[in-house]
Amino acid sequence: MNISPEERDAVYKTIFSRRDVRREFKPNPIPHDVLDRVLLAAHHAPSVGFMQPWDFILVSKRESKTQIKQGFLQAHAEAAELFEGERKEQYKSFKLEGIEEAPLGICVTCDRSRTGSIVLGRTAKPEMDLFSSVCAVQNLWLAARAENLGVGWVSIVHDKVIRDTLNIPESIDIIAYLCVGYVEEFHDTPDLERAGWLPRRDASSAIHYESWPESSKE
Ligand SMILES: Cc1cc2c(cc1C)N(C[C@H](O)[C@H](O)[C@H](O)COP(=O)(O)O)c1[nH]c(=O)[nH]c(=O)c1N2
Repeated sequence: MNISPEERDAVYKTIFSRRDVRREFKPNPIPHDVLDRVLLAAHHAPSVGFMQPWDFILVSKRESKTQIKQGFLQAHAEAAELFEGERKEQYKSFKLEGIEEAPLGICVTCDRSRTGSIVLGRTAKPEMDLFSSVCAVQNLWLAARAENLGVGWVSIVHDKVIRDTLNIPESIDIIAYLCVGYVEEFHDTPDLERAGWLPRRDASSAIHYESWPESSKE
């Protein structure tokens, strides 16, 4: 099956216009068929040894969101102390989550023992299963964008808060907590870029030929 030029353009449009969304969530619920498509796309991510280690916990209860938001506030306050001076003030001014505003939270997990202890492709690099669940996150994020749904990844929460709130056993790794919903707008550039936190690197500075560049070895 070949991808037509129009289909190719739609994929690139989706990739380049995907954003991490923390504000401007609309309360409209996500229709079941839309959510099903997004989750099916996530489930079709690549995975080491085809182990498909992910699960998706859908969170719509207000009490759960409130608990996770409390966890964010605590971790956010701790994080602010790690920055200094102007950087600290800038960090504190950012909106870094939409936990309560987004109609849906999705917790993506990784069951590292899903298909037994020896997994094809994980033998030399044990973290490959975690990376597989991250591939599912990326599929979800892009499929959501194609459905005009915003997604915001919130990692400023200790695992224990999410584990306790969603009853996730210790044997399961927590990969991501995502805030999902329709949004007022998708900005052209990342929030952190617009705020002057960091610029986007030139793609050419990340691409090297044949070996690690001499100049940045240290
Ligand atoms: C693993 C991981 C974890 C987080 C993020 C991303 C990823 C990949 N990002 C979003 C991040 O800030 C954002 O992706 C970049 O700033 C680039 O912006 P766009 O995603 O292109 O809009 C993110 N954003 C935020 O507001 N709070 C958060 O806790 C996190 N955590």
